[in-house]
Amino acid sequence: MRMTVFGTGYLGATHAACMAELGHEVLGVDVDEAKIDRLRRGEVPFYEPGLPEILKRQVEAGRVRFTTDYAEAAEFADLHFIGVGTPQRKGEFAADTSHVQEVVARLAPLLTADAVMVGKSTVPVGTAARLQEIADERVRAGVRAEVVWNPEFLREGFAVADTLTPDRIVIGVREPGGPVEEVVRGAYVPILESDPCPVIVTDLATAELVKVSANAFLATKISFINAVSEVCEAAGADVTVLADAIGMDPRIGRRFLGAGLGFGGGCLPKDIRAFMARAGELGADQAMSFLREVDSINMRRRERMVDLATEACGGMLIGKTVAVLGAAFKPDSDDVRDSPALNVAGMLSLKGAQAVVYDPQALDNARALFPTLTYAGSALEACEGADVVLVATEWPEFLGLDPAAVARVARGRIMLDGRNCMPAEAWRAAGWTYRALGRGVAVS
Ligand SMILES: NC(=O)C1=CN([C@@H]2O[C@H](COP(=O)(O)OP(=O)(O)OC[C@H]3O[C@@H](n4cnc5c(N)ncnc54)[C@H](O)[C@@H]3O)[C@@H](O)[C@H]2O)C=CC1
Ligand SMILES: O=C(O)[C@H]1O[C@H](OP(=O)(O)OP(=O)(O)OC[C@H]2O[C@@H](n3ccc(=O)[nH]c3=O)[C@H](O)[C@@H]2O)[C@H](O)[C@@H](O)[C@@H]1O
Repeated sequence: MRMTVFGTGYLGATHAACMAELGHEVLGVDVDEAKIDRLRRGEVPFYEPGLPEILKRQVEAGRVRFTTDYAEAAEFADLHFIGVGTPQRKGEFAADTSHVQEVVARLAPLLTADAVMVGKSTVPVGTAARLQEIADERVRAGVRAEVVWNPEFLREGFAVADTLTPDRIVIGVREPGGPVEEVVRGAYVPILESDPCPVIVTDLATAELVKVSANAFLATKISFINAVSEVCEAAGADVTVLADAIGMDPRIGRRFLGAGLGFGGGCLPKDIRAFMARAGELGADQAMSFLREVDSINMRRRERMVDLATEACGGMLIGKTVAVLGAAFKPDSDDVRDSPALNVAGMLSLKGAQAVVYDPQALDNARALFPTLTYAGSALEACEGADVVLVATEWPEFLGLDPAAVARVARGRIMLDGRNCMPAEAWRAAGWTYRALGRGVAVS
């Protein structure tokens, strides 16, 4: 099949390359010339394991191409995926849907034949219906453009596998069982034939809500364990053992009970805020008000980490050096949007510490966002002269750090584990004081 993908960021570039890998002919479209130039050369403009190989192969095979030209896109295909950004509006909780609106408003009048526009971006419920109105207003006489919602559930770091072998495919469509649904299913036929997964066909509003509900649930699960973590600290208990124990109940499950610095990134934080805002607009503000607490628990963990670092420095950060290991919001990503690691580094720096940050993949993005922090070229370099070593992102290379080697370069012997990921016993055995969020008993 021929298809376009509007937006070539984390979601769109992955979708475009993977659709080509499945055998489709794909045209990726973006307004960012520099990004399109890199993609044309077969370069992924961000870090995503496994994606560079697929992109290069498909660009060379000519199955995926890139453009900034909407007219070319309108002519290329009758199936158009939309994966542009829906960031949080400045100074508000609500999502900014102007980019998805712009895609539909610009594309619709260029269509010369009936087409299907498939939204993949995460949007407030009701957006698809509004986009349908925009499409109806803008198409030429005799042309029909049908808006469908097909939310995306991929995780950064696992984007390729999540796209090629999804848990489920959700299709929100005005007329289930009709020809439009068939067109969208067509894109996924190679997946459904090789490694079938459930396909849930529903209305537009339900499809939009499935996505934000999934992210809200994941955020709630993380904040639940982080709230318990606060009690563990006060009671001298160990949240990691507790999470193992409650996670053995299959109704609860251990995944997403990782206590620590909490969730960040370009999605969970903005999605729970947008969900609250939209519920409020619909008159159901009480229903989602608990998400405000989910958000506050999450932000409190970052402040608690700064308090722990301050305590570790004897109550005063001025003149102290803290090595912050990690800048990405999670490992296997270079994404620093709302990164807990950088937020903590920023707060430490504001309180007078020198925060020296190292990350295996996210340094360029971190520098662009927080130019005034100090950056190091390796974990050991970041630890040189550090009074405290703080692990903020659980990159595998940090887990394997040799405590004796770090001790040779650091000034202090305090390890603060913001992700409950470090081998505590090995660090203690090497003479370090090890402290972690939610592990009162682990304080030595
Ligand atoms: N990053 C992720 O892992 C996932 C993201 N999502 C959702 O997907 C959407 C996109 O997210 P990301 O890819 O992370 O964002 P991103 O910021 O990496 O990419 C968005 C892209 O859209 C482009 N764009 C903006 N306006 C445009 C227009 N009018 N025409 C063409 N391109 C335009 C931007 O230049 C940018 O390259 C968001 O709604 C997000 O919530 C959903 C699931 C996973
Ligand atoms: O809508 C999206 O963009 C995506 O958001 C998340 O994916 P992602 O943001 O890539 O990363 P996650 O693995 O969900 O982690 C999110 C944050 O939660 C934190 N986290 C995760 C798990 C955990 O147990 N504890 C915890 O603090 C991570 O460190 C990270 O900061 C969802 O998992 C995806 O299904 C969804 O498609």
